[in-house]
Amino acid sequence: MDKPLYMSRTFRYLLSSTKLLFWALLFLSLILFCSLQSPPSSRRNLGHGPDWEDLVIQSARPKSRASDQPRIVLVTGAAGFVGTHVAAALRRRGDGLVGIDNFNAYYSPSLKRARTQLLKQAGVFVVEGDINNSTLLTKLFGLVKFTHVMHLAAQAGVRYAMKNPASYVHSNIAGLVSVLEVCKSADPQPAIIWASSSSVYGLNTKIPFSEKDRTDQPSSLYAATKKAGEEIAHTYNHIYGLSITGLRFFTVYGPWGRPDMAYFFFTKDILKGKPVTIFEGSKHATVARDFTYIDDIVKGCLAALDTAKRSTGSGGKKMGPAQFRVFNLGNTSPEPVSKLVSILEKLLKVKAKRSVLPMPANGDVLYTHANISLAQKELGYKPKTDLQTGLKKFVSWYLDYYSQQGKKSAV
Ligand SMILES: O=C(O)[C@H]1O[C@H](OP(=O)(O)OP(=O)(O)OC[C@H]2O[C@@H](n3ccc(=O)[nH]c3=O)[C@H](O)[C@@H]2O)[C@H](O)[C@@H](O)[C@@H]1O
Repeated sequence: MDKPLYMSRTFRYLLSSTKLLFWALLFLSLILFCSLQSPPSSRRNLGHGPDWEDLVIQSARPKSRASDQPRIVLVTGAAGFVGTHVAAALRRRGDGLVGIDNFNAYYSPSLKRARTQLLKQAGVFVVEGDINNSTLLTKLFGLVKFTHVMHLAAQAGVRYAMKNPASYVHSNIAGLVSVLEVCKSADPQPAIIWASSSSVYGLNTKIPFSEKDRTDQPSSLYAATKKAGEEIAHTYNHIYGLSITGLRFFTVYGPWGRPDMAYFFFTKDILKGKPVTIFEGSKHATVARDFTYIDDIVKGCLAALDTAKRSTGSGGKKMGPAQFRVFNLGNTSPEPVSKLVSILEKLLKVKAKRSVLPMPANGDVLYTHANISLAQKELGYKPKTDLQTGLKKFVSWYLDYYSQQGKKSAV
């Protein structure tokens, strides 16, 4: 009787150690799995060493500004289209700045890397990380006393919101709150300038769109998240004394632009001989946009930054009322999408294969047109570039950029 008892003890012992080993392995593989699932950017950005800190501090150092109040700006979405242009312009005039971008794959990350390369050459460091990573943001604010935040990181695009609604909530709502939370607690608090959108005017038919018009009829989730952002910004201004300026951009285009936008992929498709779809409204109504050239937008962004008053709070406490502004940054000259295609045909010297279709229920609106008198008055904003001139610059950049890419991939 002893033997079986002995055997069963050994067996139980073996069983329990096997179980232990099994659970330990399971636990370890879970840890490994979780760490592989977290985005590479946040992994790399935890535990930044002294070299990384030096790069941040160096980039934040103002260069040549003859001012006793130098501007030190955190630019979110710095590898994005507007972000890169704004960051480059800030650096050109000598401001100190640090960029942050998560390099997500909404569109070609290699285009984002190429933009960042330009910034690197200009001495701007772009941190790879997500604005939702509050540890990283707190670390940056610990290293640098930012006077301003130019918050341009966002999930853009109207139609993609039907495919990936969560990404809009993640970037445009949670991400915005994450940025505002860090700003509110910073001491001193920076002034914030951020990208809203013309899409907040939604289904309005009164044109041109004025900042005083209603913005409670968004036609896409994208627009709804931007509108929510405006309300969230108001709360942080009201409770914490953050100085906040929202800029409603109107269909921004130009060199280094976004491949998800119509002018960009129309160019690609025309060159490839593929058909382009031009939407029209009911009863053949023309679809038009107040296309705004990137250089004009950059001037508007810098003017908004230069006229921003200081936040009034300190370390999370409001000391008095703070500035709260919203401006339209458009071109005030809407053009039909069909005209956009005609201009591209001439510039590319290729006839487009047009297919005109009723606009699907995809969140797009029929028409946008900015009233810019407020921005004109308060920011001195004066757009100068018409669609023909702006597209010419875009096409020249496009042909150059993709011929270089072609040469590289042929090597
Ligand atoms: O101004 C804005 O608020 C918005 O401008 C653009 O949105 P959108 O004006 O829709 O720009 P595109 O996606 O480039 O579309 C331009 C026009 O082309 C039309 N379109 C688009 C795609 C297509 O296949 N055919 C077509 O006719 C659209 O309906 C729209 O009228 C940006 O993508 C948004 O991120 C931005 O916030």
